[in-house]
Amino acid sequence: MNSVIQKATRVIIKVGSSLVTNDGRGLDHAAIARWAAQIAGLRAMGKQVVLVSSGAIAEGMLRLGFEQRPTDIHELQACAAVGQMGLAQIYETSFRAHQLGTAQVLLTHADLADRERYLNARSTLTTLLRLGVVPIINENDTVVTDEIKFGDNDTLGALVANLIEADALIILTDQQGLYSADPRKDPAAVLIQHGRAGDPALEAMAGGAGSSLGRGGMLTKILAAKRAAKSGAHTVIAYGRENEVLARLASGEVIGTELAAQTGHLTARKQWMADHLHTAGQVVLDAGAVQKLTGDGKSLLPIGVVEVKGEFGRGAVITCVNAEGAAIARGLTNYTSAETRRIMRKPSSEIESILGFVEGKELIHRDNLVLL
Ligand SMILES: Nc1ncnc2c1ncn2[C@@H]1O[C@H](COP(=O)(O)OP(=O)(O)O)[C@@H](O)[C@H]1O
Ligand SMILES: N[C@@H](CCC(=O)OP(=O)(O)O)C(=O)O
Repeated sequence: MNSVIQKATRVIIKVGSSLVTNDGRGLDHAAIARWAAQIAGLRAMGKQVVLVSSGAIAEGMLRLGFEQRPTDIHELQACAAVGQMGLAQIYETSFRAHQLGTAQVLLTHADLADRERYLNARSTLTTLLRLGVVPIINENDTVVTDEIKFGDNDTLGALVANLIEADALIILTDQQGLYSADPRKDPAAVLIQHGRAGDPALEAMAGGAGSSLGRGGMLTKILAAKRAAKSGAHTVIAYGRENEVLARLASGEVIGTELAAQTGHLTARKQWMADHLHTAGQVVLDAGAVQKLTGDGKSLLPIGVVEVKGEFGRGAVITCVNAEGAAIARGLTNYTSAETRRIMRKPSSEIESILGFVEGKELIHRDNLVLL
């Protein structure tokens, strides 16, 4: 059996606190340089890579002279803000050595729950990937306290996998993978090589965090795999210091624990859209647009819209109906109902002169559209 990473084009790689830090003494520059080299290799193979990296708090603790992890939430936030500078610096330098640019992206869970921010984050990340840049993501610890209490970037990695419909999520940690029990506590524990993402039996095996730096433990990784699978992404949990781990996974070697998603992207997206029974509004399409969507699998452009019904914001799920009123598709709109009324029946080249900005030449991009 070949690793699911071999076939994956778009991959999220998450490196945990316990891995990026030198036992709590700041960041492990040599290890980070090795991952950057491997990611450059993946890029050369044609894969798109997004990195989710922890380590800001650990680096901030070093820079601010904290011997112990502070318990005061605001001190932790201060550590994260200081340490993030170091994290950005080391990634920028390490990737630059391979002629790769990096981008800093700080997100909260709430950002991804908000439809408009979700669409914006998605467009920014896909644009960065198109421009050949490696986005480096972390939690925006300055503006939230819940996430800092749980300190869990596994969930963030899964949310990003959902956001840009990645093919795979690789969670690198300080263990070889998921064991039948916490290997720090049970020496008889055995490595689980394959599993089904979302299998409840896996949750029972996963205990809490092993170190004082990592907070989530194995359970958040198992739950992250379950979440990633909802958009069709497979998850691999592997030891981050394993020699050439990323390169070997990409060449098909099975390393660590592989948790396979049971549904493909399209089914997952259809399911997600189907869950939105109450859509915010409707757009009525002309016959040409109906044909573009149903026959040619194209995006919906404003020119094909003849009427807008209801009020909706950017990022809302709306229904596309034909002239007879039959629902033919559902999708996330790039423009509000008021904006859509102004640009409907118009070529996309006129959007900027009408609205003063362009969120996209499509009203609904085909990646955000499902036919009914
Ligand atoms: N069943 C299990 N298999 C492997 N590790 C487990 C298991 N249950 C608990 N753990 C613990 O989870 C730790 C990894 O989680 P964590 O410390 O949060 O790492 P990270 O910072 O990489 O997210 C391991 O060091 C291990 O002690
Ligand atoms: N965002 C914080 C904490 C994230 C965190 O610890 O997550 P994890 O590596 O999943 O245990 C940081 O960069 O230090």
